[in-house]
Parts: sequence; structure tokens; C-alpha cells
Amino acid sequence: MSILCNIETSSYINTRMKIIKLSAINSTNSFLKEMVSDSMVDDFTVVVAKKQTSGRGQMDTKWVSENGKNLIMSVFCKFSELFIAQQKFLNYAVSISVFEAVKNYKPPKLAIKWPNDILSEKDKIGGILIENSLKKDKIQSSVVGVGLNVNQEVFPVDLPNASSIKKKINKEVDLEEILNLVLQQLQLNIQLLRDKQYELLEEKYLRVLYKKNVPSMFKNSQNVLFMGKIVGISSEGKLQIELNDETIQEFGLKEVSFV
Ligand SMILES: O=C(O)CCCC[C@@H]1SC[C@@H]2NC(=O)N[C@@H]21
Repeated sequence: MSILCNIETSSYINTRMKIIKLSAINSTNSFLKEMVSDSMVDDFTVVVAKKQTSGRGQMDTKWVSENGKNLIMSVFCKFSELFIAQQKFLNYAVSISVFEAVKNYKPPKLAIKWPNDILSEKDKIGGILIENSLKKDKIQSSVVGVGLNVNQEVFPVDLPNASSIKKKINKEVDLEEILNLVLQQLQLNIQLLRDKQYELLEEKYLRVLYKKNVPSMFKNSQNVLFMGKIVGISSEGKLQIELNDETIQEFGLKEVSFV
């Protein structure tokens, strides 16, 4: 694999976790997926990069991050009993982990915006891209990608709501420290998932969900504005919004946005 020449270090941070540090890569998710297809990967292998040349976000967007300033990482997780229908709990476990790690730095109004954006105030400081390998009705394994804006201070003008922890707390954050916090949290919450602690994961997620129970303006896929409040997540992982007439409607990822 030609990409292996970028490896800076490869070590174990504890008995369970192998960590590969790269100076540059196309995408840590793509790199790990390639390793998985070559069967080179143990459970909880972590890939961290200083820079991505083709970082990927949700819904075919790009994830751009200034070289060496932020956390760019992917983790490989194996599952034996996780059904595709339980995907939302994996999403909860990962979002909660990033949230809890960032919480240590006390950025203002930290929240998870459904499904898995990390916000401080109204600004996005982190995103998550989970790519699954499926067999029949189960998730066999996942590559969990996390992009967290840590010390970047300047963002492209076309991303007015992008920010970083440093911008929010006016202090530089140690990248190695926050990496370890995210990994500790991931080990904890992925274990909860493997232990089928679904109610606990849902409770943790809903407690910090952005605008939960707060009357808000939304836009549907036909660009129609409407008022409502988020009341929960359906069993299929859709956003449940209570409308003014007290009916509850469910929305998939492409079907609704905040205004
Ligand atoms: O759109 C989003 O909010 C998700 C962004 C996820 C970005 C991370 S950075 C590390 C990993 N590698 C990628 O190419 N994407 C994810």
C-alpha cells in the first residue's frame, strides 16, 4: 500500500488500542477501510492524521481542516450483535463520546445537533462520519471518523458557522490530550453499545441534544418553513418534531434542516 509511507508512528496506547499516526493521507476513513479490505486491522485500531487531502463529510460533502491544527481520526470497531436497525445507537455512542471529550474544555453551550454534529453555541466544531460494513441484517464493523476543529482560528467564508474549541475558549488545546479523551470515551460508550445499554445511550444523547423541547423554526425538503420542537428520535433514527397542532412528524436526514 503506497499510503503506508506516510506513517509517522505506530504504537499501542493500551493493550486494546493500536494507533497509527500519519502526517498526511487522503482520508483517515478511506485509509482504514482500505486496511480493513486487506484484513490488516484489529478491533479498535485508530488512525490519526495531521492533514487530509480528500477529507469526507456526511452527504458527500468535503471535510477541510487546516494542517496540524485539528483532530482528524478514524477508529475501526467490530460488532457481533449489532443490527442495522440499531444504527442509531452507534451514532449515539460516538456523538456522546466526542461531546464528553470536548466538555472538558468547557466551550459555551456545547450540544449535539442531530444526528451527530458537535456544536458550541450555534457553531459547528465537530462532525462524525460512520461507514459500516454490513452482512445480512447486521453491522459487522464500522469505520468511525471524527473531525474536530480544535486549534484552527480561520475558516473559509463559505462556512460562516464553522468554529473551533480554541475560538470558543480563547485557549490552545493539546491535540494529544483531546485525542486521548476521545479514545477513552469511545472505549466506554462502544462498550455500553456492546453491552446493549441502549436506554442509557439514548438518555445520554437526548440530554444534550440541540434544541430538544425548544420551539424552533425548521425547513422541510420542499423549502417550506414550519415551527415545531424536537421531542425525540424514532426507532429508525428519524428526528421527531412536534408541530403546533401537537402532531408528531418524523424526518430523515435530507428531509429537514434548522433555519
Ligand atoms: O460532515 C460531517 O460533519 C462529518 C465530518 C467527518 C470528518 C472526519 S475527519 C476524519 C474522518 N475522515 C474523513 O474523511 N472524514 C472523517
